[in-house]
Amino acid sequence: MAPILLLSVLSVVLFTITVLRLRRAGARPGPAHTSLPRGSLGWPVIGETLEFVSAAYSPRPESFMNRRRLLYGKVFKSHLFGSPTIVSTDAEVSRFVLQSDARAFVPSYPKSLSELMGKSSILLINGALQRRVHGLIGGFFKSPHLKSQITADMQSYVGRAMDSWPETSPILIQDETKHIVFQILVKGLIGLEPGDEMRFLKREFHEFIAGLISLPVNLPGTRLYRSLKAKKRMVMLLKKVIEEKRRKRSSGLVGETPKDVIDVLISDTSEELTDELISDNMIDLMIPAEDSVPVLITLAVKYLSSCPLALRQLEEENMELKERKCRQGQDSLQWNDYMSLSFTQDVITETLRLGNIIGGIMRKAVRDVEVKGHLIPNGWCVFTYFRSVHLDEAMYDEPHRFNPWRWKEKDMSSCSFTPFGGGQRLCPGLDLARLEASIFLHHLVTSFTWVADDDQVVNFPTVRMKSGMPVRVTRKKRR
Ligand code: HEM
Repeated sequence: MAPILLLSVLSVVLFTITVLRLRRAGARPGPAHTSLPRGSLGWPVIGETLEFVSAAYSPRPESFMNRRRLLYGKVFKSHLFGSPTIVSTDAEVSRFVLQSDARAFVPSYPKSLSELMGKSSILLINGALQRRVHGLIGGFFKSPHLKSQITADMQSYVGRAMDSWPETSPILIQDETKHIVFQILVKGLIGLEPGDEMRFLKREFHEFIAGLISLPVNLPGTRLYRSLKAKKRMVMLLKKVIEEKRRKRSSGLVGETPKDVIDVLISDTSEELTDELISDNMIDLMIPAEDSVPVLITLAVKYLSSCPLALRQLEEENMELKERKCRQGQDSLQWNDYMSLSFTQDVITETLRLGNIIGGIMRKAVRDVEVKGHLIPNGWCVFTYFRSVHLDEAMYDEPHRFNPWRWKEKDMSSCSFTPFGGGQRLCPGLDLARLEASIFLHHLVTSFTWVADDDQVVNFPTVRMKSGMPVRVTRKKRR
């Protein structure tokens, strides 16, 4: 009886708080000529979360947005995941939000995710420190030195993996790419080679990310608790690596050129980047990178498998490069060889558009903000939903068709194409993602033909292939 009574009281309190918060926000007068966008806040407390999630699990997650776009326009209000939210499916409004700094919007993540990342995570910090860390990491990821290292490593890991592929049973592209990309990532961030420590990190990282979307309850035995423990074990290893690197630096045993992100961060002369902050961030940096690149490659293989014309053109372009390099007596390719393959880049661009690996980004307003006549009230979330823009037929002809040729004419830098976000937090790993995908596709199409088994894209909570994208490969005869 007592628990039921307690639950009823709790529901009434929650209901009252929500109604009061919404009334307050809805009634607040905005700057002149602006008003709260139209839309519905749905049910008390849960708002429209259930409708959103049920659409997100379907093959057309954007149907939730499309229905509301027809009723209210491209920007509308809703109530999602416990917060009143302005949803933007308008490319210009989304660009404005992403380009605003922390005086207007700050990142907003589910509570479990914020707890796991910690206060000093690059994904959560704001202002000068975020710009500093972002600049250091972004600069390093763009450096020709790192791109050469990644190209050499990726060629060697891809070659080794592909050499062991059997022709008699299916290969799961999603698993294969996850394994390869994790090794590249850990080497680029921390400088570790495959071995015991890499295996340890892989195991612990999987334990860690299992709690990213979980109940925000940190008690012994809960999912969040186990994930935080895994993070602690990883931090211990990372601190050891950092100490060792600092020791080598102070005794002059290493050169000036940074080999990994830890090298870059420990050579920063400000006092702000403590060992604690660096080790925490190494793990947090893996979150946006670990899954997204394998999914990008896997989706490209899926789309190519059902578009023979695109596959043939990709194959011709890559074979031509391979043979040209061979004639010049160069066995291995350089990073700029891969990036110069224009059709291959168009295939990757089109995969990013159609696949929507990151469908949208949440921010929270820290003051009333006015944009294009809409008011985003202080304390509300704003969800910039890229997927609706990427699949908008006003922007892209036949938006659900995989058509890499559309990028011959189209401008990729417009605000209607934002797979890597934009503004202050534009993904610093975007070149690396493209480079890794290009290398994998090059080796796949020049070494194999394949037949894909049936599989389905799952869009929620993250984009992936239901069965891991099984393909049956046949080795090409050397010409
Ligand atoms: C297909 C692959 C990828 C996609 C689609 C992707 C997408 C994104 C997006 C949309 C954001 C913006 C988040 C926001 O504004 O809050 C972002 C941020 C970020 N990405 Fe990526 N990413 C990819 C690969 C990578 C890789 C390979 C790395 C690193 C090696 C990386 C590291 C980061 C980091 C550190 C941030 C946060 C930047 C900040 O908040 O200052 N990403 N990514």
